[in-house]
Amino acid sequence: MAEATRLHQPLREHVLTKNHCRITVDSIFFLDKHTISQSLLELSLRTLLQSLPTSLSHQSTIVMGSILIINGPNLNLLGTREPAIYGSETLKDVENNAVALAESHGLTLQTFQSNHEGAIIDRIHAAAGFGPQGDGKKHIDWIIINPGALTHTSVGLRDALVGVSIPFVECHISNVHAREEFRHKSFLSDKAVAVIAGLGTFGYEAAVNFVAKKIKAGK
Ligand SMILES: O=C1C[C@@](O)(C(=O)O)C[C@@H](O)[C@@H]1O
Repeated sequence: MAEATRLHQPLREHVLTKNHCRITVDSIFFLDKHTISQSLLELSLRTLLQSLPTSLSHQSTIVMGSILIINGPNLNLLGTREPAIYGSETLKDVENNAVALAESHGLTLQTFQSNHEGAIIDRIHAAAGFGPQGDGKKHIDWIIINPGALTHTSVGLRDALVGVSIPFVECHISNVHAREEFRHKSFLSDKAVAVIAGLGTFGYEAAVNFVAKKIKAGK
């Protein structure tokens, strides 16, 4: 007699990266009494889902979108740079958390950090398919950007973001408004969909959740 077993955690929003579909599984049927552990079972099921053929994609919820997180100058030093202001998490920690969070929403997330204004502008162009690294196709639906010091200086960065018409969230770890006056001015904020400041590195998570909500709402 078949027996349904509930999984510890539903395999919600499982992403099949090849065909961008999602599958929800919260129980499974056994023909015999099972001896396999729940965690092994879940692992096997996830592996199986990953190998499903593209032809199954239409049976699942179609998604989704891709996010690019850009970090500007000196943010590669996170973890060691002024920890009283920026905390102890490294950029890798922040990026890994963001990737995992995005995946849990069924989204893909790429990361980019550079200390060079031009490289950041090139990356923004490439996200929309333009420029030397571009292939004419838009790859990114939303950008989350912590421009670091370029926030307060860069017309070029502003023009790039406006130029590609990719909606973006401006994200600062520190509360720039409670710091030196020159940090109060941003060349990006009036063009951003949202601005986050002072939440620490949690700000990146908040931004990913916000963007996920927007993408799911089709905005
Ligand atoms: O590099 C940075 C980091 C920052 O963007 C932040 O995340 O709080 C704030 C900027 O003023 C500063 O130049």
